[in-house]
Amino acid sequence: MLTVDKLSYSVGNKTILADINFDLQHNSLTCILGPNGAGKTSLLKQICGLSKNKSATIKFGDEDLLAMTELQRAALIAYVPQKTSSLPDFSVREFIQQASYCHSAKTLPIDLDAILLTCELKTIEKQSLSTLSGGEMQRVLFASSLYQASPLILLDEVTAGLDPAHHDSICQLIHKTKELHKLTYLWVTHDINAALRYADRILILKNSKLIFDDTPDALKNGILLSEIFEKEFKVLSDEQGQKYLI
Ligand SMILES: Nc1ncnc2c1ncn2[C@@H]1O[C@H](COP(=O)(O)OP(=O)(O)OP(=O)(O)O)[C@@H](O)[C@H]1O
Repeated sequence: MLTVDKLSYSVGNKTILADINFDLQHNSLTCILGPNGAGKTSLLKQICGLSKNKSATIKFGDEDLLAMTELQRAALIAYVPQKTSSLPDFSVREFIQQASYCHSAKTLPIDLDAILLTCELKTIEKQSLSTLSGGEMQRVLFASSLYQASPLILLDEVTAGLDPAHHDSICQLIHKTKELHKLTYLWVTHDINAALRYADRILILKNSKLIFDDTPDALKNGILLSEIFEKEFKVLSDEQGQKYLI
């Protein structure tokens, strides 16, 4: 579905991404892990065209993503950023509603009330964005990405700062919506256990390079992760045999 070919990106003489190559299968959940400053956010921004790069080839199917207009790209890719700059002071409902701008009203496949309910935002739908807590804002941004109804969703640390219950509910929502709406997710996270549990595939960036591209199973003994993150991981199992790294 998405092909990233020979993607390199530098600012001045600083290399931020070096010769990145991978593709994403339709209806898959791929997590991107890696130390701080590895280039994860920069990679998502490159894919959704937020920072320009004439040398890379990024294709959606057979189409060149970087040659598309923003509106055309938005119909294909939704992006939930790690940081939001100041947003206009809409209510939660008004803000999410605007995510559908890239579709004509007739083709809108998802009901807004259903999304508000699923993302536990119904009770605060009239509240203005400026009054939301950090975790509520995260859920609003995630809900917007669902309402945008684009087949590929890029998530940048969408569960960071959520309490344990909302963290689990967003992880499960990602998993559930992937199945239900046949979505494809590319999810940058520092939550290694969520990646091991939910991802079909894991990419690891370190020092601007893609150094790992495989299934979560290859990481579950913690050995490779210990090397990559320069920290010792211990492996625990719960009663169902689900493995966790601490
Ligand atoms: N426009 C820019 N100018 C200069 N340096 C930049 C620019 N954009 C990103 N960088 C640098 O590129 C590196 C990668 O940044 P990026 O935000 O992609 O990292 P990351 O892997 O997402 O990190 P984190 O896990 O901390 O969020 C960092 O060292 C950052 O300072």
